[in-house]
Amino acid sequence: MPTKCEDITNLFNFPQYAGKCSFFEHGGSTALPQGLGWFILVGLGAIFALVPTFLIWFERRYGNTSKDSENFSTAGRSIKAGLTACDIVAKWTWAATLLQSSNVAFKFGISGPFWYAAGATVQVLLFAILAVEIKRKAPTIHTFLEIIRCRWGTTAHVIFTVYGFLTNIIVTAMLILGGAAVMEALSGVSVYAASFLIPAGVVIYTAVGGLKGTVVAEWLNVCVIYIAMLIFMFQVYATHKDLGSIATVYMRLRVVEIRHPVHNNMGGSYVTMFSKSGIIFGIINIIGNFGTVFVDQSYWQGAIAAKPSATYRGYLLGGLCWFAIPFTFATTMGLGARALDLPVSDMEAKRGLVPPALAVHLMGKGGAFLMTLQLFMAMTATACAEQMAVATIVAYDIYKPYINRNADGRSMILLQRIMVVIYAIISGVVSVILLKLNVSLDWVYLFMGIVIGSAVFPIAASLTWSKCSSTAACVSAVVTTPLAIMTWLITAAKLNDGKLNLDTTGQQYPMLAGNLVALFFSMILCIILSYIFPQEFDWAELRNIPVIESDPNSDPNTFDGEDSPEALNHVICFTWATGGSLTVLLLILWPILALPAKVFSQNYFTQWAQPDGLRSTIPKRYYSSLNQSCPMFPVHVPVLRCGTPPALLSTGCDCCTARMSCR
Ligand SMILES: NC(N)=O
Repeated sequence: MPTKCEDITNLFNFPQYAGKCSFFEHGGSTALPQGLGWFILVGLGAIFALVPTFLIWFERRYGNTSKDSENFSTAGRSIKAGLTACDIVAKWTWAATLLQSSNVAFKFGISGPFWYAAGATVQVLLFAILAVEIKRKAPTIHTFLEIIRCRWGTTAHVIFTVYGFLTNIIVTAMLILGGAAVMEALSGVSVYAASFLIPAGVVIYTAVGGLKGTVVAEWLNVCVIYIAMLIFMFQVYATHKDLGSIATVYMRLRVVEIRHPVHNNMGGSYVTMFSKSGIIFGIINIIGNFGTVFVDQSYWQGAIAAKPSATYRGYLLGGLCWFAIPFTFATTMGLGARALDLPVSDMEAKRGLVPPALAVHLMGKGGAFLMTLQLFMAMTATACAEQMAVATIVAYDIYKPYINRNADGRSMILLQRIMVVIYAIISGVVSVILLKLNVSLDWVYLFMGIVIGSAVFPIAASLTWSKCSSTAACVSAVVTTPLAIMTWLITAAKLNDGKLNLDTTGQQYPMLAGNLVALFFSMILCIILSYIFPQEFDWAELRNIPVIESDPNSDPNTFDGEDSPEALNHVICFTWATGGSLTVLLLILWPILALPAKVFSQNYFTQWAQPDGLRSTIPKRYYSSLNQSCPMFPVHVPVLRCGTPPALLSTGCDCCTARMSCR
């Protein structure tokens, strides 16, 4: 194993990577000219801001849309299922969805994308239950905190408002941390400038259009995200000369595992679900994402904006559509980068630079541009939803109840617009602070559940469990957060001889311990305290939460037909059953059924990595040329004869295909 950078060679003899310890060398030339980086941030930001702004203007001018404050904060509670699903996909696709998922694929192999995708899909599927409950029990709300205030009073309201803001700031900071790092690596644009320009791009249409503005913009963002993902996927698995087929990716991964085995994976392999680190990441991921869905106003806002009958359809469909993004993208970019033995350093991977590295290798400047554009779309879609969420909380949970009880619709809209701008600035400042502290995307992603995980159960119970009391909700959240932080720090100190820094606190075991305590201790405490200090809440009280302006076209109390309360009473059982079954399928059945495959054969890997679209598109001749068997690899492995790993030579495979030439 080489110890000095100069001694490093690329396993597949790509000369450009000889002697390199990192892909994006500091001070080296960037894939894109800096001017293009600025154009993406400012120019594209402006173009993508103008399109939704125009559409909103058009709808107001020629449609029959009300301009009142209810419409601004709730999009008239009239969004249909397709757009609701699109809204979910857009705001749940963070920079981390592309970058962190690829990081765990690069580190842990195929289990990384699976645990990332499954571990962050189930929350959306289960949130469908709360989405229906909102319409059944509290159809007039604007924020989830209004339910808390109505049920549990001011103290609880203040406590959970703090958790709400913490969630918004953590999610926004992660967006900007990942996005700014990629912008800098690919174009040389300053991370600090990017930190302010990324949230600035969406301020215009969020402030002009309110919630409807964000929803209109999101379909555009989602289109670009999927198209870019498909282009990368076809490059890696179908067309590129260095990879270009599932079999080649598989073979190369099997070769790479000899030089870079995955610690704690079966056989050190990248193609197995027997991955201890993968499962630990999965548990942390599940807990953290319960926090960022259930405690984030923007997901409640999506449900509030939906027509009653669109809630469960939109969330179930949105969750399933979203699953495809991290699963496919990371299985493509993370494994692709590994399969080429790209010299991405550990720190670069933690900052989210695995996909940009592969994009540059595959398509040069074009790949860098496509990656930047895709990421920009992911960031802006979530940034506008977070800005709107914060603005709505400030207006409906601080200004109206505590500062001006008689606030009218005009002043509420004005305040929300001002808050959109202020929050864009605050999020830039927070990101700059985190960048100065050298905090990586990976660290924040694993850490998020420790801070907000304790609020998940009480918030979910606020709409599903009538006996959960204010004392239980407040005490369980407030006691558990410091306990989770202590557990995390003590575990890090114990495992590292008392040394506490970003490296030691970012390790898996301390993060796992803190996350587990945050979610489960708070849940157990909340249940016990609710039996000791019970409350019997009458759900009918939630129907008294007032609207500010009453619009006869979208009065939340007068929905009928499939949107009526009676129809929703039937739907709730279906939603529990579907959300629950899909959760069991994704988190238990699927991974268990993959275990007998141990280290995947090439055929198994092909089924795993190969969506139907790709299967039908890859020319048959690739299969026929690659599916001849060989003792260890059921395909021809040119690198065995011409290349390096001596261990593989003993397998007796000495065949070269024309597709993989020795350099
Ligand atoms: N939205 C997530 N967790 O990527």
